[in-house]
Amino acid sequence: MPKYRISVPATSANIGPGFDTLGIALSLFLNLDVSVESPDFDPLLLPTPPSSKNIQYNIQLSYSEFDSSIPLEPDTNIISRVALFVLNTFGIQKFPTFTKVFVENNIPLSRGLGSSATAIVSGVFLANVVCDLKLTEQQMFSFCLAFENHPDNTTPAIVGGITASYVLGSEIMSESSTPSKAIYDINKVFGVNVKYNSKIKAVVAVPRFELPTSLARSVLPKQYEIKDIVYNFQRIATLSVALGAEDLSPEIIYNSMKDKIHQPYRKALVPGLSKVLDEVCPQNTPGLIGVCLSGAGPTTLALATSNFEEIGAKLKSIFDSESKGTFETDIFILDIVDRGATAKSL
Ligand SMILES: Nc1ncnc2c1ncn2[C@@H]1O[C@H](COP(=O)(O)OP(=O)(O)O)[C@@H](O)[C@H]1O
Ligand SMILES: N[C@@H](CCOP(=O)(O)O)C(=O)O
Repeated sequence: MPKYRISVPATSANIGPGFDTLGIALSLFLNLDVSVESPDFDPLLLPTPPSSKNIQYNIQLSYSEFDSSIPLEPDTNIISRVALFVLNTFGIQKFPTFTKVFVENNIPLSRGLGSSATAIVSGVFLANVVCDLKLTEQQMFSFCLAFENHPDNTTPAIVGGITASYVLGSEIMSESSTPSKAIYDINKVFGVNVKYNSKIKAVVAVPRFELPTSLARSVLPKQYEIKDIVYNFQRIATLSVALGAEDLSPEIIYNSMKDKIHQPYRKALVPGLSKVLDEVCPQNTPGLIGVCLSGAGPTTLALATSNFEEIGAKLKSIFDSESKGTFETDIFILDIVDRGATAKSL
């Protein structure tokens, strides 16, 4: 019976100014254990009785931790929906008989660590391995875009490291676009790795409340003043080079992780974020090189080269006092992983 393990890293998108553009792969993983039974396998023998949809699509999903918000039916669960979409574009209507997927998710949902992107990427990898589609990296990027219309999480989740990506054909995309072969055919994503100094680690402060990305995008303006756009252009370009310097400049990185496109509008959604962005800097926090909102939040990302525990404690104490007891905050010290998603035969 063929068996595979698919592993996809969490990601932190934007890195401050690079809204919908820059992202980092981090050492927290979504894992899928996949097995494909022989064609004469009888799904009715499974310990959990399969639903009619399981039988229709030849797949059954289960999760290590029960999260009632995650649907398990193949046509609603994001992992299997993405995989079926990929298979359909190759004229394949269902999984090989009989596909079982066990999901172990270590990435907190709706916190700005790209959980939805990892789920989407894992779905693309699932289709690729079970039907041996031999997808190129570029096809994978673009399949993901049909489900999440910004590539800054999905590109680093696929290739690892720090990435910059752009979309060709984005003019037809909208927040409400439903995945379709037309969108996949027209929109293409291109991504490249940004060089980074291997001393850099991520200290993330993850508040224990969910902030759906759709909500955090809905508070953004439709139009911006040119001075704010130029402010971000200057920083994206500088940051993309500064992160790769052998001799890192905390001053340049800290200043080039500032942003005027999304963070100012999202501060109201994350108690404590304003104080962290205004007050935590390399001058008063040794080892820190920059700080920003992670993705759409509510997680905060600090980049640092030393004193990781101390930086985490400082972020936690600010969130603990600013939350006024309404939420706790967990600290994770994570590596930047230079390998993206993998699918291994077991
Ligand atoms: N492993 C998973 N399996 C199924 N669905 C998932 C998984 N991870 C995330 N999701 C879906 O993505 C949603 C979170 O997406 P989103 O609001 O964009 O937050 P995030 O910043 O974590 O990507 C979850 O509520 C869930 O519906
Ligand atoms: N560029 C997006 C990134 C969203 O990332 P997520 O991890 O919060 O889903 C945005 O800022 O909206």
